Amino acid sequence: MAEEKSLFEKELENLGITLTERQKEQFDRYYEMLTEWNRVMNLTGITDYDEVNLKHFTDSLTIVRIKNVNEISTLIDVGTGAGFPGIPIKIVFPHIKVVLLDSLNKRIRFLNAVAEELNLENVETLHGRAEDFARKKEYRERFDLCVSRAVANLSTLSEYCLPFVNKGGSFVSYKGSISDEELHDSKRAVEILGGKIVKCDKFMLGDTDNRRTLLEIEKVKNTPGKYPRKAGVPSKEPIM
Ligand SMILES: C[S@@+](CC[C@H](N)C(=O)[O-])C[C@H]1O[C@@H](n2cnc3c(N)ncnc32)[C@H](O)[C@@H]1O
Repeated sequence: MAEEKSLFEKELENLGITLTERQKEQFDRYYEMLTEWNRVMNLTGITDYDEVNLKHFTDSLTIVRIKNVNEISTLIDVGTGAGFPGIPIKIVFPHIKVVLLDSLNKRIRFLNAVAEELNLENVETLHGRAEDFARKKEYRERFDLCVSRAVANLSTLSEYCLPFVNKGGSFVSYKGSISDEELHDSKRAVEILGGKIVKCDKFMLGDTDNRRTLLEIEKVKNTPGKYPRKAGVPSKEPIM
């Protein structure tokens, strides 16, 4: 008799994703490691199994609603924390070369352990600030896709993220709800940095009243060399 599908598998099915046995094991092991490491460092406030599956794993994968991820070769996750959304995307789309960037070294140590334990190949972790890495030749305008969840307001985030993206690529910001004011305040920054807002997908996650928004900004021009400004400036003085 066929085994009954878990809640997680059903949610992913709604996104058109069917997990292999190996991927199911990888997600379960990732959950266990989050639980173990969370006892000694602050990785996530969400700890319940079904909640992690929905609010971290499924949420990370909602990008398939707006992007054909099969066409992506290189991805950077800016302010990845415990690996969201970068690691779930890597598990389901192993062909992508994924760079995980965070300014907190203990989170980078956790991510290195996860990549090793889950046998994830072509994962690079970077410890430091987006403003510094985006100025380095080997990372600047080198990615098909930049993703970021819960890191900063859209103006600041655009300055962190757009410099990493190839012309023709995209930056996707994962948010709860986004106010008209935040959208309005980011317009000038997005344009100056070479971007254009092309999609704003608002939806509810699962059967909850958990409002989510995916905002896609396409890179239509190269980012001027003076951006990003020095570390700390984009958050203190966002481009308005
Ligand atoms: C609220 S957490 C979100 C983590 C993860 N993206 C998630 O959704 O669970 C924000 C993360 O962004 C990192 N961060 C904030 N500013 C950054 C910057 N300028 N460069 C790199 N990482 C940054 C923090 O260290 C933190 O881990």
